[in-house]
Amino acid sequence: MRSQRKGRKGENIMINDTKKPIVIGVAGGSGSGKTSVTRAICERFVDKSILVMEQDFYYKDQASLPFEERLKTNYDHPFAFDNDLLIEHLNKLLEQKPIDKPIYDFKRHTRSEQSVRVEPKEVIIVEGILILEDQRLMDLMDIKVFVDTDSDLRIIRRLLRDINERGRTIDSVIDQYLSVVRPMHLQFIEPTKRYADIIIPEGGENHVAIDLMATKVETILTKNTLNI
Ligand SMILES: Nc1ncnc2c1ncn2[C@@H]1O[C@H](COP(=O)(O)OP(=O)(O)O)[C@@H](O)[C@H]1O
Ligand SMILES: O=c1ccn([C@@H]2O[C@H](COP(=O)(O)O)[C@@H](O)[C@H]2O)c(=O)[nH]1
Repeated sequence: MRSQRKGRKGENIMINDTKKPIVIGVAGGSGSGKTSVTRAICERFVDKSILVMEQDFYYKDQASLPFEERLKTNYDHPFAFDNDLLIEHLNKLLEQKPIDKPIYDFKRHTRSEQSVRVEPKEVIIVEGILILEDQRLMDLMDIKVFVDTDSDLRIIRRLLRDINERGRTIDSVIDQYLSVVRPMHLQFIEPTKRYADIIIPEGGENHVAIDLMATKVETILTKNTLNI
């Protein structure tokens, strides 16, 4: 059986029974709610064919640097990410091949020694602060989402999360925010909003936006088409 879908450049293409995965990009500033939105969408599709690729897991490996040096890295600059590896892995998944996804340790600021075997799925959500900053990544996406949350809410959320989950102190979160996170957000992340097909205000508690995204994913999974 063959059906029709829009290609990445908007053209109509026919597809076979072998389904080519659909790629959804979820971008936004740190603490905007990207992970929460992605999780809320995935929770509607337990046992369905959907997987998440976190750009965070593709920070460059810093195992060769001492911990004190890793603290000095600018994690909000595009150079911090190993996008080459992320793109290689996405292309493999699009070719229906499995990958060994790296695991990132935010407490140690480097990749863990372990990786996790990930099988290809029908829907791939790529989530991260700078995924719309790299044209090669954007070219792989069928739908681009930007989670747009005011900076006061983002810093409050990040403070709580980084202290509770990422082993940070109040002082370290505030220092990092003022010296790096805020300026990099304004320079590199905020400008990518213009590339989004959909802008979701406030993130994880925006149930209307999550319902709409979930409906879209449902359509993709049942009809294998981007058109509702
Ligand atoms: N709407 C919300 N209201 C309150 N807290 C939220 C909301 N959305 C997310 N959070 C919390 O804020 C923190 C950052 O959210 P997260 O989804 O991890 O953002 P991101 O992935 O964009 O950094 C998490 O601890 C999360 O539980
Ligand atoms: O070793 C690291 C790696 C990253 N960060 C910070 O994490 C955020 C991105 O993660 P979100 O889940 O989108 O908040 C980024 O702003 C980096 O500053 C880090 O502190 N240490």
